[in-house]
Amino acid sequence: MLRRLSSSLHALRHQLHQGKLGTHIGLVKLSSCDRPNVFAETTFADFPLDERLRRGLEAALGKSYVTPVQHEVFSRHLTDKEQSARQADLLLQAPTGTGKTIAFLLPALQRLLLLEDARRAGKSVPEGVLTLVVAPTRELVLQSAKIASRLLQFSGGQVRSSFVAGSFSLEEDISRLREDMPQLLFATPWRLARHLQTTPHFVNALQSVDLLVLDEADRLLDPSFVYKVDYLIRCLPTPRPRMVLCSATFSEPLRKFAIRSLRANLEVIRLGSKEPSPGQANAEVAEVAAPVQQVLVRYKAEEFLTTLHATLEQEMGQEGQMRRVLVVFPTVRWLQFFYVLLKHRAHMSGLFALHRSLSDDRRRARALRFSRGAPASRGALFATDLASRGMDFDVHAVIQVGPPSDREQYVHRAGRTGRLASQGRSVLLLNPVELTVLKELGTFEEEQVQASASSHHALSSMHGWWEDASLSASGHLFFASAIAFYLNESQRLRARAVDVVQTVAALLQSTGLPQAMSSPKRDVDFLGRGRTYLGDAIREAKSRPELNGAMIPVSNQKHGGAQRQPDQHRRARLWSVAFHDGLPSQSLNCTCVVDLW
Ligand SMILES: Nc1ncnc2c1ncn2[C@@H]1O[C@H](COP(=O)(O)OP(=O)(O)OP(=O)(O)O)[C@@H](O)[C@H]1O
Repeated sequence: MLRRLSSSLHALRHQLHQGKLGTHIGLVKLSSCDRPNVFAETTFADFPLDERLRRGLEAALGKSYVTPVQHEVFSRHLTDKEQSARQADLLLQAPTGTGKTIAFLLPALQRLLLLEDARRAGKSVPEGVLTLVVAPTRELVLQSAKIASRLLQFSGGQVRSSFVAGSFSLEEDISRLREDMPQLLFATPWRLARHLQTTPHFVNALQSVDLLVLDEADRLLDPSFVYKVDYLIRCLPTPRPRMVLCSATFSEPLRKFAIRSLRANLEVIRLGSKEPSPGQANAEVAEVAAPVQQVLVRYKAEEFLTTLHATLEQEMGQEGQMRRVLVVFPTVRWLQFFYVLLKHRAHMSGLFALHRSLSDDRRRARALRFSRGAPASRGALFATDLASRGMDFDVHAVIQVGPPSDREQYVHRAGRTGRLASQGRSVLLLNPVELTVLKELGTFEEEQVQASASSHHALSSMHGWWEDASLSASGHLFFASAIAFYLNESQRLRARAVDVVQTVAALLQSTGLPQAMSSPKRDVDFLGRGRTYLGDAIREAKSRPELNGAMIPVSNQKHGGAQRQPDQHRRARLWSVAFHDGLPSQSLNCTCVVDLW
């Protein structure tokens, strides 16, 4: 099955430029990652692994075969066969849940152990952090750091790893680093950049880094992160360290970064991605991992809540069944509103929420509860995209509410289930306004979800939520954030503003809110788009007395200009939506200003 092609720099660069990387020179490609082939034919024992690491692996995974991506990496980087490959940058792509973390970690750990042995034998070895692993979220940083600690548990403390991530204060980071004195550091780009900018001498601790791993590289290199990554690279020693870029999907920004920044002798290992068809020069088709069954459920917006309730019941199974489900929402406000309704009004058991507005302790505890190795339980984690990349959840199904922003996002979300040796279901819920995205996402098995008696009962238990002040406020925020979400996507969805507003009003009606309270009865007036500052939108709204003047600023506290990065300013877009009549309370019977960024 394996097809190895000889590497040639010139041809490879050409392929990178053509966007055809993955089909030609210098890569390893597996034609299939079906269930029977989930492991390669080799075991960890077939590679010259350090005994201390072998024991760590056995304690963590038992005696196991390696996965195909691990086989490819280990046969080049755990043996002495290809010395030159050890110096080359590496681009590593394989489907979600196929063991990429151990694939990039193990050779790095083995090298650190050998270096430490050399130091103990009196040889001169650089001090400080030697390997730096950067990942986009604090959850992922903690997860990878934990795996490294488990693999290193028999190393007698010779190789030490540590982390810096947003969950902790800068002072806590520093005292942890002082205590750990790590050779291996895991970090988010934001926290690392903050230390580099504010912690005296922090940059010195990174002057021995000779391996930089970008985990979830295509996320780290997308426009919202790439300037941080560029800054980090500028703070590392020159010539810059060897780089390993790891991801399940291969995006356009990643391809551009590879062309501009990776070294000439770039090595590429790609498994299980679909070859572009002729005429699709730049098409890199991200593939959902084979064990994931992809299901589409179409629903009417005014039946959203019963559809969600019934889908949850279906995927979580009966009370005694220990099934866990991840539900990904487009916005925090959307998540919060339906989470509270289902948990506190419909008394659905086992629901948890995970999003950026929670305290760090809660974020950690909730991610852990749904992770592999956690005690069996039945429940659902309502999360934003915070949870959609890299997290090694042990969930039976992923329910995606609303359209993913692109195929890559869909693939990563779906990939939280069906990991390695387990089957999983990805259920995409789309209402009519969202259906245009289907052509970008591929083919699905269609299923219909029938609202059960208990879903109707749940709905009736919600009656009157709008009279509860905090739920009413949460409903307003959901409303504003859903409008913002759809308007941001309106070109892609080919949706008119009036369709957007009607859809969101219908989503609200799905909770039992009377139509008279939730539909704008007259025209919806858009004050305009593309404004850079909230102030501009507010000024314009105030200058139009016919709009009654009241507003809902969403995420208002974020608009402290001084705290924002220049590119965030550029990306910030504000829309003002005015309703002349009809929404549930005084404050919505007015103008709502929403932040689209
Ligand atoms: N050789 C192996 N034998 C048994 N289990 C393994 C092996 N390699 C990895 N695993 C387990 O498989 C799961 C998925 O691995 P991992 O999280 O590294 O996937 P990934 O490819 O990085 O996925 P993603 O793209 O979603 O980040 C983990 O629970 C990991 O411990």
